[in-house]
Amino acid sequence: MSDCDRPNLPPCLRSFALRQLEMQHAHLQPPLMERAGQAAADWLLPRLQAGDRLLLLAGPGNNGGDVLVMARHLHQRGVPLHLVWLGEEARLPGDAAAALQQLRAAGCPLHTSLPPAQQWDWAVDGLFGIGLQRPLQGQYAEAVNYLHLYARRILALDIPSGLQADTGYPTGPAVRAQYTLTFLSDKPGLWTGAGQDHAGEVHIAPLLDTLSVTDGWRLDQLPARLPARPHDSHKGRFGRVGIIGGAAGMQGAALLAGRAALQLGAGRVWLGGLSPLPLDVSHLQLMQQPADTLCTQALEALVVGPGMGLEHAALQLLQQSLHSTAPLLLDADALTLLGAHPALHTTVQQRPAPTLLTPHPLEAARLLGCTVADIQADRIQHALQLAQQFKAWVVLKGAGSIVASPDGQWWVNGSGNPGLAVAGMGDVLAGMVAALLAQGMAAGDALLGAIWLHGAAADDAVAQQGGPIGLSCDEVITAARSRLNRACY
Ligand SMILES: NC(=O)C1=CN([C@@H]2O[C@H](COP(=O)(O)OP(=O)(O)OC[C@H]3O[C@@H](n4cnc5c(N)ncnc54)[C@H](OP(=O)(O)O)[C@@H]3O)[C@@H](O)[C@H]2O)[C@@H](O)CC1
Ligand SMILES: [K+]
Repeated sequence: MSDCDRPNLPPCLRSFALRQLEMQHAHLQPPLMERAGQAAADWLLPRLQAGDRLLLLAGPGNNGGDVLVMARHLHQRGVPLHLVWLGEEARLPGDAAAALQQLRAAGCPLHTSLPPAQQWDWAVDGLFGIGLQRPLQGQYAEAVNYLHLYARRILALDIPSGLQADTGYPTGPAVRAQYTLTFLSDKPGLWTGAGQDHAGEVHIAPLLDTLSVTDGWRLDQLPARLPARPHDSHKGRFGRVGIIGGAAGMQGAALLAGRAALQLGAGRVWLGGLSPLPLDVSHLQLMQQPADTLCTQALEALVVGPGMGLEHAALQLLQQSLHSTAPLLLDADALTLLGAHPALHTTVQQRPAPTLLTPHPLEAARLLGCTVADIQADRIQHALQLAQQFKAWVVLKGAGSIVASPDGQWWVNGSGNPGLAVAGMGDVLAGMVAALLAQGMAAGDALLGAIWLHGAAADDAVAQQGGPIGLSCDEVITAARSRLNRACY
């Protein structure tokens, strides 16, 4: 499979692309809003139990229109419900105005203020969707608060109200739903940043048979498989990995990257320490070389950065590594050094072999000369900017990691959990990418594959332990090995 051709991943569209779709299908019959409202009613009906108390909240725009359609369908099927519409008739967009008329014609009761305090088994949040322009205030902020206080389960339509569909960050008060039913396609804001904390379990109602617009994808599986290993194999077939890092006090970072590379299948792994590295007695097959020789040695993957420190020797090694003919992954301190030495940027851009950058938001901010808040305010845009600027494959780490390719494509990762937010997990990821490169995957496939595996492995380990507290690097490595084998065999 080429780096550009990933038909099996769910498409993920930002608002501009959704608006294009909306325009292309403006005259569709039945209209998109009718399909959305019907899909929402179809989703909820089988989940309702006799006697459940159901509240529906509709906002002033088309997200509210979806709820009006949903309410009509539920009412026509005899479901008791309490519908609140917080809009102005004179300002309703066309489709939502039609939905209001049809609702009235169907005789479904409509309220225009929140009910007194009482418990609801289900509440549907249709206040705002992708048309959110500013922080929720007044009656809309009160409605969000009401939902959190009185609804046992919240179903958000399209996107939890108050959350930005493109960035995954709230503009102000924002719904925290248990479920989100999103229309037409997946949306990055449901996965990246704070998105998963607001969206809950995401379900997609495609509404159309095919999507005529593309933007990005959600990573929900390994995008490429490794070929089955022939019986007649030897270690030379599975690649050579070099790892430069491990300055005094941070030797563990290099060792963790090395362990991950070995256990994910690399044939041979050499560590090049900036300080003397201890023997890893549980992984005696980890070899060592002087760090500078790894820069000129023939390798299938060279990782530079884990625990490397910021001393002059580290900078010198970074400079040498940029001339390596191997695919080069720059992580951690190598990224901080790169951010501090713009003179090196051109050398990175001009590398003939692939370069992969794995910054967390602070490292990304250093590379781009901006703040973490700037990066987080638009993670996709900044990942794309880094990829273009350095002509590199980039993963911007953090909840819902964003992968960007040098030719302007992006993916949001759907796997992973807060257990990964501990020291050492980045080193493990770097080693995993190197292992997939060493076994012959193209740069993009190796990066996407490792990002997904790393998260999926953490999800497996957390499911086994019952929660994310104290997740260890070795657990993630072992679970990732198991996932990789199961995906390929
Ligand atoms: N795309 C598609 O193809 C399909 C889209 N569909 C649905 O439509 C949704 C998008 O609809 P939408 O564009 O009408 O936006 P929506 O989110 O309802 O809100 C806009 C309204 O809110 C207002 N407003 C904004 N922020 C505000 C605030 N903080 N506080 C107060 N007011 C605020 C804004 O008014 P204004 O800014 O002009 O004051 C405007 O009146 C989409 O998410 C999906 O559910 C489906 O039917 C299927 C197909
Ligand atoms: K909503």
